[in-house]
Amino acid sequence: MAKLPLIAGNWKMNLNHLEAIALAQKIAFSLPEKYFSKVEVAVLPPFTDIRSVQTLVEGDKLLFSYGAQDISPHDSGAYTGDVSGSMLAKLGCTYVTVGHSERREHHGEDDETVNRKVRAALKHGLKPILCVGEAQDLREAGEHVEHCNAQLIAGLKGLKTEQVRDVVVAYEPIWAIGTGKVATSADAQQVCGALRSQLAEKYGQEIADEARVLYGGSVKSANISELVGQPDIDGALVGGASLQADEFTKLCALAAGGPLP
Ligand SMILES: O=C(CO)COP(=O)(O)O
Repeated sequence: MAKLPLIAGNWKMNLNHLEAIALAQKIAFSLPEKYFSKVEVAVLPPFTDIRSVQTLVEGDKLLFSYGAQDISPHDSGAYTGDVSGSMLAKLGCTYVTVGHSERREHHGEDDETVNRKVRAALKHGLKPILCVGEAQDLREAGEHVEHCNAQLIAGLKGLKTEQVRDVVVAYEPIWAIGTGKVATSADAQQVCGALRSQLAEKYGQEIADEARVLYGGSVKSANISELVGQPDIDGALVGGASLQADEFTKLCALAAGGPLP
């Protein structure tokens, strides 16, 4: 497929703004410009770091993009602790993760909330990275594909076909997140392929072909090549490995088809 793979580093709740600047600088220093014609790289720092990353990226004309890890479903007002889509857009964010399993689990986000956040992102010109994924018991019961498809459809509910173009889908099996237990490339391909078919069924083949479907869960430089070699895996959402500059740049270079920097 002609579209560029996307490697997005989800920093989760790690790094203060000074550490964020240091990591972003290291990534920029280690990954020469030539790679950016073959891979899109994004970092997703905590809210408190975004302004610092923006200053660095804009000031030094760095070629990676950045975004946030969450967004309020509301536009403005009395929602203590929330951060709105317009605030993120003003900071130059391109992406925002929505429906990550850690938010579903620790903050009780259900499919309806996730859908409202997807819509809030699109309304403000941000590209939502809509995360879906099953827990171990659902996989063992053989219900993983059905579960992920249902989360996808619920997350996209009410969107116009044109809006779906700006959505990135990320398959993140919960049992593979932070566990070192990566899905086999065949397992990841099975679900990513099913998600793409679901998009084709609902929104048409063109949208489905254009959409980026990522895999996330214990992605490292050792497994990225095989994962992005699958027909329906267009990149990765990377947690732990995105916090180590050397490992992350190696991973990005491999997703670009090499050579290593
Ligand atoms: O949750 C993830 C990315 O959003 C995956 O995390 P790990 O890469 O640490 O398993």
